[in-house]
Amino acid sequence: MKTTARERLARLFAGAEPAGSFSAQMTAPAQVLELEVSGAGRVRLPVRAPMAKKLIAVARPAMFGRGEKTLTDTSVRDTWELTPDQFTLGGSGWTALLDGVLEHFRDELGLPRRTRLRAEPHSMLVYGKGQFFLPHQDSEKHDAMIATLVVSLPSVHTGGELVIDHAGESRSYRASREDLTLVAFYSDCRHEVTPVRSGYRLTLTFNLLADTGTSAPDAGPVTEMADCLAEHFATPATSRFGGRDLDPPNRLVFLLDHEYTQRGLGWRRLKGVDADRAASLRAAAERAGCETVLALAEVKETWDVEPSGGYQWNGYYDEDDTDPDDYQLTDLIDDEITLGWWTRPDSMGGESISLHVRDHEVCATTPSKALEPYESEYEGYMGNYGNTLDRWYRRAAIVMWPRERAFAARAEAGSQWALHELHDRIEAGDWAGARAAAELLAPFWHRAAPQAGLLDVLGVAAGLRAAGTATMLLEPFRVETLTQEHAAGLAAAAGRYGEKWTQDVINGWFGQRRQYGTDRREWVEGLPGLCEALRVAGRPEVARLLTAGTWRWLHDELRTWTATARTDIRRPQLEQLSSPLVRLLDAAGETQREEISAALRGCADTVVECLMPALRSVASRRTSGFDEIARDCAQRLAAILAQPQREDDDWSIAWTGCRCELCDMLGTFLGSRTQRTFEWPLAKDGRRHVHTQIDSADLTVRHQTRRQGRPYTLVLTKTDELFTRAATARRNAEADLAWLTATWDDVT
Ligand SMILES: O=C(O)CCC(=O)C(=O)O
Ligand SMILES: [Fe+2]
Repeated sequence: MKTTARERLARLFAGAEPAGSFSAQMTAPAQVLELEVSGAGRVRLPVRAPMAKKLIAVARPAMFGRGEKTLTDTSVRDTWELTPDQFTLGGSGWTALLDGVLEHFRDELGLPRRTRLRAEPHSMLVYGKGQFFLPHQDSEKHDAMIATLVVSLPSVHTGGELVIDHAGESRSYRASREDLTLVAFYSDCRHEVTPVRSGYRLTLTFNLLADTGTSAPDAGPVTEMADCLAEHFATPATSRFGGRDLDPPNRLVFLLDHEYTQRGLGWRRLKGVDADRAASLRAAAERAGCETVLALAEVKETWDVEPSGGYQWNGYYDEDDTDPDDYQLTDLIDDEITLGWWTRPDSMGGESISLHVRDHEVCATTPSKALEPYESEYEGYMGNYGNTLDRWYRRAAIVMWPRERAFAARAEAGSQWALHELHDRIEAGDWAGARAAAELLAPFWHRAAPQAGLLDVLGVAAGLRAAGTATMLLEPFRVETLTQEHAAGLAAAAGRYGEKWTQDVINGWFGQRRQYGTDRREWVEGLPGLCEALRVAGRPEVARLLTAGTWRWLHDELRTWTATARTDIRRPQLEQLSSPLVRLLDAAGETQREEISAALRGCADTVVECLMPALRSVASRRTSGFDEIARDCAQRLAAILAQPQREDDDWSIAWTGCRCELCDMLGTFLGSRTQRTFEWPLAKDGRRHVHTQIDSADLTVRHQTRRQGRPYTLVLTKTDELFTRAATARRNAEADLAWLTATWDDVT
């Protein structure tokens, strides 16, 4: 197979550059440092035990950050800490030494020569016997922070090694007894301090900040890279599994080697090899007419694996025993790359996006498998594949696209920026241009839109003056996204395109339903505010469309749940619909309220289980729209209570099933006033049907199978619950009616 342009591009970097290191060490004579600690005085080097104890006396237990929080937890970090305000670093030699040290580390870490490093004191640490710091990554406390510098003071101790990991490589540093030992490492490296076994270990830690300055790449390879880019964007892609050619790719995603936080991702803060590669790629992109941004990617790889010791087939693998490290990766089965964030083209900050990147758009000099995954999961035997291992990585990337395809490339990721561009064109009166650009979104908009946010989309849709394109832009949303802040935009769009258009869009939004109703119920809570805002914006008809759509949904729900026989399922569902009903009536206009009341009168009696909680919640404010509902409830309850009470010897249960022979038989038994048990020899299928019927109707009948003879016998027994249920229902109805009569005037 011919090597693709992106493969050639990735190889151009391999081995071609001065490989910077992720950590580096140097020593310096101790005399240059004059260290003064308030409360402990001048610290003489090497540090001896009495001084270490004095320092501990003025220190506090060290904290460590986890996410947003700062915690003390001696199971993670056990050391004494002094803050920078407690010590001063001086001496004529120190400043000069530090300058040299920083240049040395800049070169060793492979940063461009133009970068200027600065060291900001972070803390002084004292580790006594048994103290340590578990593996962790330093948080980048400062926007320009790129690395950490640890200066170990000379002292006699054993243990307390500084161990630094990066991309599967681990380095261990020990402090000298006489000299200062300086170690610098990139912020994305995990590192730890192993427990001190004897003596004291003392360090000064510094944040290393990179001051700006861009590096100029060598001219040579840039031309070649630019050629690769031009070819990549002009050549139809082929998918990994062969098959027909696809369109030329819309982007190229070049994966970087170091890790970056969202805050730390910037052209001027790239680390080691990344900095050089980025400089070259940007120059090449410029030449090839491409735009470049930095992005954060989530990579998931699925590998076919073999146990490290070769196969020892014992019929199965015990999954609990498997350690992902005990496997050798053989074949890459699948990889998925998703971009979640990227910088803006003007480098002013960035934005959240969501973009699935296809494999023919990805290029990397260092494959992910050479890096440390942040999570691994052994999947065990997977059908066609052998045993598989999933691995997840977080990587940064440079993303490039031809300048003329920038709009679509950004919009596909759900970029706000793309919408702003449309917005700007509309503002400038370039409707034709805006429309043509918006049409480019059609193929992927249903995927990208939710990321873009309804607010901006509404603005653009209203401004386009093209009803069809506006519909396409708004279609992917769901009504649950709509809040009061959208009222003005929606009103504007409705004003521009008319009621029929608005009705189609809104009905579409109601149709886009999730499986469960919870988010719609929550959404209805905000409906009165939204409708009010629409009326204020001069669009009462849009408010009406929303309340009408809500009622269609609610009425459907009521029909479903009121017809559910099982009380334990029906009652909570109907109760949960009471609040949406109240809010809907609050939001609706007079006529609509009357229509809703009328429709409620047509619901089955169980609707009372929704209406009563609704009435209770509005009792204190006595909203006029509810009188009619209160009257209806009172009538239903009175009718229920007017029915004669079940007599003590009346065991009849009114029921009709599916009208099959078995159901008829069951119905006859149930309907009998006197017959309490029924022994029914019945084969398996028949028994199952009867079990199901009894359970789904929640009948007060015990049903057991006596496993004797052929066929077995189904034993049905009516239970006392028949009477307790009737009594409870009556008591509830009485209580509800009493409350209604006391609270609402003229309900009866
Ligand atoms: O004491 C050291 O060597 C390192 C301390 C450290 O990792 C930290 O403070 O984050
Ligand atoms: Fe650290």
